[in-house]
Amino acid sequence: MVWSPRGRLVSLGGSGVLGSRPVIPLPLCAPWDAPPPLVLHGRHGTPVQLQARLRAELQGAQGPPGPGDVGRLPLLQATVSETLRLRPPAPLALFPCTLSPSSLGGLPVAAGTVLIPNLLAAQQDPDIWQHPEVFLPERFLAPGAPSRSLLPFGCGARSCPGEGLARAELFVFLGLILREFRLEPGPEGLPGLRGSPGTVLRCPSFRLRMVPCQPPGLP
Ligand code: HEM
Repeated sequence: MVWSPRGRLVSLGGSGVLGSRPVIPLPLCAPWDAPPPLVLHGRHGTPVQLQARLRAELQGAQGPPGPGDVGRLPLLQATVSETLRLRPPAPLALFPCTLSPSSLGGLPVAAGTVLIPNLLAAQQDPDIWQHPEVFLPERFLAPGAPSRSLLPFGCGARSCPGEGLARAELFVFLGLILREFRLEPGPEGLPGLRGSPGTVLRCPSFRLRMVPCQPPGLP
């Protein structure tokens, strides 16, 4: 897979070299060069309102969230998915290499070519995701949600074997935190979503204020 910034196949022309291997070049625009405008509010509610809705869902459930509670906590699960959609931690995945001559979108690909999938761009393709720049967990709750186009862990035979563990950790830890705390920006405010270039999209450090909220069942 090779994706343009809008999730389309880009030209295979203009070769590069990685070690001794030919490389299908990066999309013309690396994902961190053009961060989309992020909208966290509007008709879908502010982040504070989302936290309140998540807390209501969590506090309405019996006991703290566990890995098997995905079906009981759909908004929490949708929030994890939307986070992985808008900012996939590994936006360029790994760099798979073809073992034999192949083709991609009708174009020939020589054996030993490195392919670089741009997951971040694919997950913001406006032909698939409505208002892709908006953080909107509800999109995963709607009937016909394009969940199969969510690829933060890659796809196919070499997809991430740690997906189940990673998703369970995100679900449980986010749920445990939001069940008991309200998160507020620290004095310096929140960082942008630009991230640091690298194989992994890294967020700069920042401070949050964690305001305790009483979980149900505690005095
Ligand atoms: C949010 C957390 C994680 C993300 C976003 C992530 C993402 C990815 C991606 C995109 C790939 C490349 C898939 C492809 O080329 O199609 C990958 C591969 C891999 N991941 Fe993860 N991963 C995560 C957590 C983990 C964890 C927790 C483990 C191990 C416990 C793990 C182990 C691996 C391994 C071994 C591969 C290489 C698979 C192969 O080449 O066959 N990952 N991951």
